[in-house]
Order: sequence, then C-alpha cells, then structure tokens
Amino acid sequence: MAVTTTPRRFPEGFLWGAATAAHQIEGSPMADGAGPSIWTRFAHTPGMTVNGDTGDVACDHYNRWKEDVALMASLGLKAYRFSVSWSRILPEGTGRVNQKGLDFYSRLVDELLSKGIEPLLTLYHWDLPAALDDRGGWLNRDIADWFAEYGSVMYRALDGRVKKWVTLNEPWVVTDGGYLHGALAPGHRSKYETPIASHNLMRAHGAAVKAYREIGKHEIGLVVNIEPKYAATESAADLAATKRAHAYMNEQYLDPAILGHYPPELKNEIFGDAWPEWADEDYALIKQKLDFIGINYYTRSVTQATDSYPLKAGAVRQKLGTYTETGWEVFPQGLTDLLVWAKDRYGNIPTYITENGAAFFDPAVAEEGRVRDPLRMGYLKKHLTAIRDAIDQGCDIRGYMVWSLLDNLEWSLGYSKRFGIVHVNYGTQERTPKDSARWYSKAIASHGASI
Ligand SMILES: OC[C@@H]1[C@@H](O)[C@H](O)[C@@H](O)c2[nH]c(CCc3ccccc3)c[n+]21
Repeated sequence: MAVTTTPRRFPEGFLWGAATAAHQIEGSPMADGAGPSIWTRFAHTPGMTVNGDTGDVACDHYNRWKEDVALMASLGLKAYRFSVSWSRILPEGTGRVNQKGLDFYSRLVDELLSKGIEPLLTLYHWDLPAALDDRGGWLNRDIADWFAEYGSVMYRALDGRVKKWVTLNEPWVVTDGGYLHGALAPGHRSKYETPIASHNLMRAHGAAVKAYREIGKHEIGLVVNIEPKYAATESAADLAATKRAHAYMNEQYLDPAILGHYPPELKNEIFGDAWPEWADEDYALIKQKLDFIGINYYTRSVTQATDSYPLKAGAVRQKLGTYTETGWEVFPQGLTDLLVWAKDRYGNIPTYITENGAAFFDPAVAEEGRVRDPLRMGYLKKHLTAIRDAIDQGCDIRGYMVWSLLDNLEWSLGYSKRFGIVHVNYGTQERTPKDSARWYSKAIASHGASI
C-alpha cells in the first residue's frame, strides 16, 4: 500500500521572517540629530567589547536599508522584526522629538510594506538613551512614564502601518547582563540594583501597553528569552537549583505580565533582603492584556547546584552535546518542551518565535559567491521541526523569525560571532546570502513542506 505522508506544513498564515536590532546593524548612531545610547557609550569604553568593536558602522543599515529590504524580498520573507533606537526618536530620551529619526523608520516601514513584508517593531532592544541613564535609567521609577511617552510617539507615527508591536526585548538579559553581571550596558554589578531594574522594566512594559490601548488599534506583546532547565541529577540540591534557575529566567517576566505576581523563589531563594516589597499598583500596571508573546529560543541548560552568586545554579556542559560558537548546546527538543510548558502555564496565548538561530564558524565567501553553512541549516531545520511538534501538541505558534537576517554586532562579543543567514563583509559591506538563506527561502515558499 502506498504510504502518503502529508508534507510537514505549517498553519495557514504562519509568519515566516527574520530578526535584527537597531544597534547591531544600523551604524551611524549619532546621525541626523540622534542622541547617544548606553551602547554607544559602553562600546567606546575601553575593554568592554571584543577588539573594542563598536556600533559606529556595523552593517551600515542606516544607509543601506533599501537594499536590505530588497534582499529580504528576494529571500521571500513575509515579515521582518527590527527595533527602533529610542535615542534617534528622542535624543534626550523624553521631550523633543527628532523628526529625522522618525523619518528613517517611517521610510523603512513603507519600503517593507511595498514589498509585502510585515513589520514587527520592537520598541526597546537594549539601547537606552544615555541621557536617561544619566537620570538613573532603569533604576528610576519614572522610566515607566518615559518609556510610555516614547512608545506613544511611535504609536502615533506608525500604528496601522505597523500592526505588531513589541515593548521590550528580553528584560532578563537587560537585567542579568546590565545590572547583575555587568557584561552588557550599562555594566553594573549589583544584587540590589538587579530587582529594581527588572521591576521597572516590567512597569515600563505595562505602561507602554496601557498607552497602546489608548492610541493603537492593532497588536502588542512582550518578547522574552527563555531556556528549559533540566536537572543534572535527581539530587535535592540539583533539583532545587533547577527550580531556582527556571524561576529566575523563565517565570520572572511572563508571570507578572500575565499572572500578576512574581515566582516566590526570587525573594525566598535568590535575592532575599535585596528583593523589595512591591506595591499592589505596580502589579496592576505590569499585568496588561497581551495580544501575543514572543519567545527567543537558543538552547537548553542542564542545571546543577553551584556557588554562583546569587542564583547558586549553573549549567553542566554535555559531553555528547553539539555546541555553537557562543557555547550554546544545540537542543531542539528543548524548544518543544518549552512551548508546551508556556502553553500550559500561560493559557496558549498566540506565540511567535521571535528569535532562533546560531553562530557557527562560517567559511569565507567562495569564488562562486556561496557561503556553505551546513551546521546552521541543520540547526534551523531541527528547530523548525521542533516547532512543528509543539503545534501538533496544541501550541498556538503564529510565526518564526530567524536570528538573524545579517551577520551583525553581537554586543560585547563584537563582530566575532556570525548569526546571519546572510554574510556581511564588514570591509566592503557586501551582503552574500548563505546556503542557509537559500534553504530558508525554500522552506518559506513551500510553507514548511521542504523542511
Ligand atoms: O546572541 C544572539 C542574540 C542577540 O544578538 C540578540 O540581540 C538578543 O536578542 C539575543 N538573545 C539571546 C538569548 C539570550 C542571551 C543573550 C545574550 C547572552 C546570553 C543569552 C540571543 N540573542
């Protein structure tokens, strides 16, 4: 009997796209009246980034945006997730609007729409105006109003042309990297500042969603990076460490945003006296109805008890694991497990995979203009299959944005790590689609059947 296998297709209208972020690709951070961001400052501080790399040029997208949109169209993308640099719009962070900054994003959005590519706009992807950091930044409770003011400027200018808005990209990384471990801007290292910055990020998220409900007519959500934590052993210590790590990364942001409270481990097992008592009105502000959530998935963490500060938990390298250039284990099953967990905990809110990808050592552009990146192709294939499996288990996954469209500035790691499906020659700014881009184009054109 002939066995007919239905093609592994994705739901009708599944949004196939790619993601970037302003500071990582644009360059020209101070052009046309823009103000400096904390990343302009941080990268220009000696020793903060690999090779002292900065975002001064990056992929020169600020000047090459039109060719980049043409490139997206040539790949058949249906959507493009990008972020707006707050300090291009409001050079001092609040008050005066820099029209030229607004015009850049307005032109970009119009160009995307003219090619049938849906824009998915992230308001905050880590590049806080330096002027606001001078006023305390995420440690100042007023930032909820500052962020809502910025969001409102953007909503009024672009809502309708932009129909999917994101408030924050990864509050966990902003906090853990910028305030606890100091690896990311603004480079603080304080157990006491960390909960305050984290809570103000979520208050700002809530204020921006509330402002959107007054002005916008479409959809708004939150993007989080979450990572399944698997206990290294069944020992009580490892199980407790895994529970702490799960609460700290995976529950800390979606719980207050959707459920209206923080996981108890944050106060009781991690921050202790460094965890302030928050007022009820803060929880009410943070818990705003979301139209969708975005999940950024890269890897899992097999977790054990360690003496790390203050989490007392750490990842165990897997002897038989495959690892990317950023030291992340390739573990697609973790994505399926995580999506099912999120569905069960948060009520199957429409979900986009807003980032997924990998840095592997890519060969140079070959003479025939090819960049062979089989490891990245394999990574994308496995993770799209994992998403398909989650959909089969009832998860409402609406789209997938590969990280990233272009090789770009990997924050403190500079240009040393390449995540793009398109190679960038930083000397000439030439873009060359890698084999993974060709593969992804076919996946999109076949609605996933070719995967
Ligand atoms: O590291 C690759 C990408 C970044 O280039 C994106 O800007 C950022 O949204 C993003 N998040 C993650 C996962 C969370 C994470 C970020 C940085 C360091 C460790 C974990 C990976 N990535």
